[in-house]
Order: sequence, then C-alpha cells, then structure tokens
Amino acid sequence: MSGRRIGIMGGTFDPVHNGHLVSASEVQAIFDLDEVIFVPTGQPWQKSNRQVSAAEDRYLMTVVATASNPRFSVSRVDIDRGGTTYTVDTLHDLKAAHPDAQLYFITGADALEQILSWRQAEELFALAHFVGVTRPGYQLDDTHLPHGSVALVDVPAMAISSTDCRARVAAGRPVWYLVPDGVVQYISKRDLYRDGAP
Ligand SMILES: Nc1ncnc2c1ncn2[C@@H]1O[C@H](COP(=O)(O)OP(=O)(O)OP(=O)(O)O)[C@@H](O)[C@H]1O
Ligand SMILES: O=C(O)c1ccc[n+]([C@@H]2O[C@H](COP(=O)([O-])O)[C@@H](O)[C@H]2O)c1
Repeated sequence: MSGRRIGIMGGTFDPVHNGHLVSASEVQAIFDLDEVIFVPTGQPWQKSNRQVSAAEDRYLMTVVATASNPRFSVSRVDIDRGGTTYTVDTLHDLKAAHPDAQLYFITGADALEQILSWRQAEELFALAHFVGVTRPGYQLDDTHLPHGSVALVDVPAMAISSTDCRARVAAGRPVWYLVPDGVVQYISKRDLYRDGAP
C-alpha cells in the first residue's frame, strides 16, 4: 500500500511499560500514523552492563501489551536477525518490507541524547523521520542533531522505567498500572525479575 505512515517504537522492553505505550499512542495521533510497529531488540549493545531477559519473553510481553490497540503491532526483525541490534539494520529491514511507507522512528529524550553514538548514525536520518518524546528526568534537545531531522513531541509525563519495574518486582513491590495487566501476569507466570540485579 502506498503513502502509509508507519511509526517504529524500538526498545529493549524489559519489560514494556505504560511510558512506551503512551509515547507511541501520542505520536500515532499527532502524526496520523496508520500503524506503530514495536520492535523489541535482539541484543542491545548499549545495555551490555546487565543481563537482558530472553528475547522471547520481551517479545511476548510486547505482544500482550499492544494486542488491544488495532494500530499497534510487533515486529520480530531485530530478534530474528540475531546478534547485536543496530537501528540502521532495523530501518533497512522495515523499509524493505514497506517500500512505499514513510517511517517515523520514535525515541525518548534519553535515547535521542545518545543517537550520534549509534552505528552509522549519519545514515539514520535519511532512512526515517525521527520523533523525540519527552521523558521525566531528561532534557528533550535536538541541537546536536542535523537541522530539521527530528520532531520534538511533548507526551504526558510518565515517570516509569523498565529498570524501576524490575527493581520493584525484585523487591516484591507492585507494578500494577505501571505496565499493562497482562504484562503483570506474564512477569508473574514466568517468574521474571525476582532475582534482582536490575
Ligand atoms: N517513561 C518514558 N517516557 C518516554 N519515553 C520512554 C519512557 N521509557 C522509555 N522510553 C523510550 O522508549 C524507548 C525504549 O526504552 P527501553 O525499552 O530502553 O525502556 P527503559 O525504561 O528506558 O529501560 P531501562 O530502564 O531498562 O533502561 C527508548 O527510546 C526510551 O527513550
Ligand atoms: O543503532 C544503534 O547503534 C543503537 C544503539 C542503542 C540503541 N539503539 C536503539 O534505540 C532503541 C531504544 O534502545 P534502548 O537500548 O534504550 O532500549 C532500540 O530500538 C535500540 O535498537 C540503537
């Protein structure tokens, strides 16, 4: 189909939380996107300081979290490619799958801050529009990026991080309403994050 506008929400999603979902929903509405594809990472090289949960668990939690939204879907491209995940590969794969679509890659303020350290960073801006969203605790700023390459969007403040969700589960504290109900149940069913080390 030509002329489609597709958002891409990349993340480790360990676990996916309501900050991710609200960001994707806001950008979908503001840019009138036909779809937002959530793309769980394979091996995220900038998180090598900790053990990331199994890709299948992160993928399934993302499927559970997005299932009720008809405009949300989940892609396995980064997981199935295997190895270290680089966004340049994600964008090439999704462009090949949707050759006529315009791609909008969504990042939180923290990820946007780091983007010039990403692999082949200079190529990224030719492959997709970038949308930076606000995130409590981080300054949303694009002055380090090529002029006009990024749109900045205010999303309702969600002071939620996967790190905090993991720490809460490890400490026996609730994550209800920070992550979707199905994700709370998936974490419990699979006994994720119990052993700490967030
Ligand atoms: N609360 C939030 N508000 C806005 N954007 C967010 C929020 N949490 C994460 N993001 C963005 O979502 C994307 C994926 O984030 P990621 O899966 O690493 O979650 P995280 O909460 O940052 O995880 P961790 O705490 O393990 O580092 C990144 O672009 C990140 O900036
Ligand atoms: O391409 C890179 O080098 C690169 C480095 C760090 C992060 N990313 C991407 O940024 C998105 C958010 O990553 P993270 O690590 O904050 O979950 C996700 O799609 C990652 O693949 C990409």
